[in-house]
Amino acid sequence: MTTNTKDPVIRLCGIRNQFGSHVVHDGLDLDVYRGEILGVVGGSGTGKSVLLRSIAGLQTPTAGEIEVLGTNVRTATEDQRQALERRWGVMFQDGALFSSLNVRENVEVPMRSVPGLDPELRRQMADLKISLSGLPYLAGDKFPSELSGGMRKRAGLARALALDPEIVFLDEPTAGLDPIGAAEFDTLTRQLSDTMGLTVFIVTHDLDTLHAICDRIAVLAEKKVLVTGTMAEMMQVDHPWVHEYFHGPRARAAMDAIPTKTKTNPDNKGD
Ligand SMILES: Nc1ncnc2c1ncn2[C@@H]1O[C@H](COP(=O)(O)OP(=O)(O)OP(=O)(O)O)[C@@H](O)[C@H]1O
Repeated sequence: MTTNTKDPVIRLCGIRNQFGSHVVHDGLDLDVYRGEILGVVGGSGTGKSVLLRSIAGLQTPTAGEIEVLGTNVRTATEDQRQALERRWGVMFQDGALFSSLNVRENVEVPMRSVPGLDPELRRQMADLKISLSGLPYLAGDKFPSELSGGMRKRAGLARALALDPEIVFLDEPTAGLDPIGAAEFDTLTRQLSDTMGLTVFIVTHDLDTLHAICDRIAVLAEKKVLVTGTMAEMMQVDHPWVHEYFHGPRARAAMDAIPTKTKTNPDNKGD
């Protein structure tokens, strides 16, 4: 691994997450590098969402250190945390939009934390993010209940991009989408990463997404990140769950459908 050429934007060290007597993570370590798309996979209940929530500051681990963009999340002051939170965006599975606000107003919500931002400029910036996310211009006036599931996800993405983040967290972005919609969302994610230099942390079960756009994959098992690497490296891992996941019938179908990643710059990526 050529660590000297990589810039870790997220560093997890010795993370423990525990609910009552239920230990979800224990001694979990992971680095995420600037500009990469990292796919996080693991069996149901292995703590993928808990991990995402821990990094994004939505829950506090029982133990361990989390450093994001050079700031230790545990020891950061409130001001430092707020500044940090403006540098990442989160897209939840169902978009997690406010139902009483239209799409544009939803996208404007994170922008309201920026002091002195002119309301007209805020509106224009929201429209730009809506368009970047592949929604038609008029979608800004629609309410979440008027949108399809795929459009809600794009609206959630637009909101995650509201503050021009350096990192976006996507929780199951293609779940519930038809195969064409899922492939379109994958392509959009890749394009955003390539053009904006975004680091993307994706929790997913979608093998097509892993094949199509992920530079690296992290497998959660046995309460930690069991292994990280490229798809090619995953194929070589000798662990029962990992082998079954990457060699099972669904994996073979995904491999046949998408022989190569749709990325534009394969240099300096992967372990
Ligand atoms: N707030 C909470 N209180 C108690 N237990 C929790 C809480 N949040 C998560 N858990 C438990 O932590 C474990 C991991 O949950 P998590 O949602 O992260 O799994 P996951 O890997 O994302 O699963 P899936 O693939 O099914 O979405 C589960 O057993 C869950 O019940």
